[in-house]
Amino acid sequence: MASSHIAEYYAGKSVLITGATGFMGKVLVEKMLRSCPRVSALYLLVRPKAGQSMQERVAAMMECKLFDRVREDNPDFHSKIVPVSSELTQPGLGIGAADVERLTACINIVFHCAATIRFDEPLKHALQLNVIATQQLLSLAQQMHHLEAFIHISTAYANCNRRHIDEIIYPPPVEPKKLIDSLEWMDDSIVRDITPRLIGDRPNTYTYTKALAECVVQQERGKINVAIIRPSIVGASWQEPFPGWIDNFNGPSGIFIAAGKGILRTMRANNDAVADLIPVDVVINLTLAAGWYTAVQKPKSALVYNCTTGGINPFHWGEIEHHVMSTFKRNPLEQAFRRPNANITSNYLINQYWILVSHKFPALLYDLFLRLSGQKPQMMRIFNRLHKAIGLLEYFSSQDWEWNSENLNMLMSQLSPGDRKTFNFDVRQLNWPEYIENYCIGTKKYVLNEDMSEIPAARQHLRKLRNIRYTFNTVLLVFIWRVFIARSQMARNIWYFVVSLCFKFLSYFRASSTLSK
Ligand SMILES: CCCCCCCCCCCCCCCCCCCC(=O)SCCNC(=O)CCNC(=O)[C@H](O)C(C)(C)COP(=O)(O)OP(=O)(O)OC[C@H]1O[C@@H](n2cnc3c(N)ncnc32)[C@H](O)[C@@H]1OP(=O)(O)O
Ligand SMILES: NC(=O)C1=CN([C@@H]2O[C@H](COP(=O)(O)OP(=O)(O)OC[C@H]3O[C@@H](n4cnc5c(N)ncnc54)[C@H](OP(=O)(O)O)[C@@H]3O)[C@@H](O)[C@H]2O)C=CC1
Repeated sequence: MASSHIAEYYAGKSVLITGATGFMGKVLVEKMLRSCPRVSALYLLVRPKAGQSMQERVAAMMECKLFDRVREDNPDFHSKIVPVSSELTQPGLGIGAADVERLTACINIVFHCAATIRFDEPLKHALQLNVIATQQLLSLAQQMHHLEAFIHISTAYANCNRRHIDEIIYPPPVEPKKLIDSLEWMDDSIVRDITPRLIGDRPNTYTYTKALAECVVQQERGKINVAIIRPSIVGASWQEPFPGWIDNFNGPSGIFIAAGKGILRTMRANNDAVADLIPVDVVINLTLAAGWYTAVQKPKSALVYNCTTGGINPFHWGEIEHHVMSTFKRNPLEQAFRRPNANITSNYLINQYWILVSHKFPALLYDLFLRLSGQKPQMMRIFNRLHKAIGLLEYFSSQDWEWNSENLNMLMSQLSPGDRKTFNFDVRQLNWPEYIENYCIGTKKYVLNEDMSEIPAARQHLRKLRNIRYTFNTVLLVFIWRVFIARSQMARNIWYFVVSLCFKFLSYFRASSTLSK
């Protein structure tokens, strides 16, 4: 491995990570273990969940394919991981006194990734996790004797009510402390009623509370060296630990899968708007580099890094649609509902028309078929959920934003040639068609756990669906002919007129092509 200032910096350090069981947290843990092998220990704040203890959860996480490369390099990598029981919504983050003592004595760097990223989260809960937990973590950080840097993961859409977003912390929509105090005594139904007024021109409680969290970081940092990372729409990995790693349905991934399965046929999005996807490994490389820079250079103010692609290497939703469809036609998903054929449109009425014709009508027919064959209808329910999800995402796929990336460029210029390779966050080199292809294949392999060797069978299934469609269209045509054409003289005349016109055109083209030979 080329010499790395970043890896050298992390050597012997104790690192605290929140949200380590999440999508980005896992990639952060993996990258630290692989590229900073001399790190002393990774303390992961984890809660028990779904009947699993925190130890079981961490053990299961490290079994995941994502860790294959680390496992190869160092089979004993588990020894660096220290799970710490924590429920971030509890007072004191639910960390026991002995653990608090241990953490305050040894932690050198904090990476705060945990958050609720749901767009429909009730405001009280989003505030509790995204804002109050951040406040409490900072207060814990204040007690750490050897803390060198605190890195907070925000989102590029925290200020999505603005068109142009600089790398600064904007004034909050409301003073966070005032909101926390007010919501404390309100019951849930009142909070639900006033939420739209509070979030104002932001689309959801997620972006609203992430904006407040940035402000809390600014207000409560005291003397801590702080940096804020603002990724845009985080997608599958580009290069590391291998291309296409993804493990969830969030953001575009669920949309790609629904389109690949032939369920999603239409969605409102602007073909020409920039699709600001950012690969997860890029975000993590930048995060680690920012941790190093913040600890070593100790910038006076909290530096914000917009981690986006649109201003550097733009790609558009229309292009994404094309490459997603092309990939899934060549590498079909198993048991597709219909052949993949999705289109995006910015026109509300056209979208509604296609929802009716291509979503609701086939769902009704299929549910009818399920009922008649004694099974439980399910397609309409799936479409209702899909419509809810795309309704929440459309805000982001229908507009453009412009992010400044001066701090990101500055940081890149500070890296040694070795670090620029090992912790690469230069998205100018990103080849979008190749990335989208790997992303789609990643959803197939790692989200849906489908085997690539089953692709011939999946293709065969698509051919079967095509034949069903041809048969269905033919039957429909004959039916229409029988019902309407055969019963009305005028319809028959129109029909014969159209057919004879077609014949005339055909004979004209045949004659002109014979003459030209
Ligand atoms: C036309 C084809 C070509 C495509 C081109 C155009 C594509 C346009 C895509 C536009 C995407 C824009 C994305 C913008 C996002 C930017 C926002 C800023 C980025 C961030 O900072 S945070 C990350 C973004 N956060 C999210 O994406 C979370 C959004 N999700 C939610 O809020 C909730 O999941 C949702 C959608 C309200 C659904 O809630 P609910 O009904 O309660 O379902 P669950 O979450 O409990 O999930 C149940 C079950 O379903 C799976 N699931 C979740 N989402 C989807 C989905 N979209 N499609 C399919 N399946 C989905 C989930 O994993 C659960 O499965 P289980 O097996 O665990 O039960
Ligand atoms: N994904 C994206 O597109 C983007 C994400 N971001 C930001 O990146 C960060 C990570 O996002 P991502 O990895 O995608 O999110 P995930 O939803 O995958 O992970 C969230 C993490 O937070 C943890 N967490 C949630 N609630 C609690 C709780 N009450 N107590 C303890 N831990 C909790 C989860 O733990 P558990 O496993 O126990 O639920 C999980 O580890 C977030 O701050 C998000 O705002 C920013 C831009 C885009």
